[in-house]
Amino acid sequence: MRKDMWFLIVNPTSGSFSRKRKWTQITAAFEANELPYDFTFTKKPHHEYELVLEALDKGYRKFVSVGGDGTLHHIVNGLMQQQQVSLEEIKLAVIPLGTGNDWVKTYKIPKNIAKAVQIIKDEHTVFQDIGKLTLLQEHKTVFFNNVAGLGFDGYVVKRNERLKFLGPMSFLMSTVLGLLSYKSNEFSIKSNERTITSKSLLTIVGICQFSGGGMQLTKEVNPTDGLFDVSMAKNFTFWTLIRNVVRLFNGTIVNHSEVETFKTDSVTIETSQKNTYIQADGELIGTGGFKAEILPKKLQFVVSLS
Ligand SMILES: Nc1ncnc2c1ncn2[C@@H]1O[C@H](COP(=O)(O)OP(=O)(O)OP(=O)(O)O)[C@@H](O)[C@H]1O
Repeated sequence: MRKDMWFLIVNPTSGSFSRKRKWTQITAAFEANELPYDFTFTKKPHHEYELVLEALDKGYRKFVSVGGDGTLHHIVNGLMQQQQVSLEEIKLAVIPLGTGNDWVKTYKIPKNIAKAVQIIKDEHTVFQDIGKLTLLQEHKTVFFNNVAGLGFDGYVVKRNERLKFLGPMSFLMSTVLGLLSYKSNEFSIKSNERTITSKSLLTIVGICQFSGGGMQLTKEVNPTDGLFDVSMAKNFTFWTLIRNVVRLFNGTIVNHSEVETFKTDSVTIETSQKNTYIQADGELIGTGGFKAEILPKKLQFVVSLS
């Protein structure tokens, strides 16, 4: 029965996928654990989305994202945009083979393939919140499962396209180098809890804890509390950032006097520059501003028990 089989959507271009060796390890781990599976390889960017729809149509309900945060993001979007199958019937697991692999860090899903497959076998799940972004300029809807942001955040994702060959450290390189050329602009942030108008470097809206290759830029994330953790960085200069690099990774940056944080279930963010980049889960999704709304406990992910 296809509904009991794991359907692997594999991105052979994601960061740490060296085709033959990793694929052999994955199939060996599924077979050793007697887990029934089927699979398909993506053939082009964003192909995950179509593959999800086809697989649902064929009767698959249990998915494994084999790749990085981008692969997972597009699978989530395929699942969220469709209406033919109730989300309660669907499970989504991850074997992290990307560059940053930020979403898995919140749930301590290891890069070790045998251990990641063991988590799939244990099949412990949580219904996690999902973010719904409505892009104000392009009038399109995009879902996200980790962190979305605009301003310098999106600019770093754009710059990082050329530096990904450096691996996880590429995000830090892109951040530091990007600050030399990036110009902050005026942001307007509106939610029930707060209205802020200020010159800002970036604003991020988080469901989970990590982004940018292990940075912790949100305050007290809880992926199932029905709330976003919003962080707005105001006037960060190149030298302030250099002095605070460690704090980006240990999470204490949110206590910096130039960072404002709050929780909300809905927020609209606009900027004075129409070409401000927007990123969701490390994927560039458009420019301008967005409205973000939380969809509480929407999608069932297979996660580690620890
Ligand atoms: N066959 C393919 N050829 C080219 N691009 C692909 C293919 N399959 C998927 N993609 C795209 O590759 C992009 C990057 O994938 P992914 O994010 O998984 O890897 P990564 O960037 O190395 O990892 P991370 O986001 O964790 O840093 C996604 O936008 C995805 O849609």
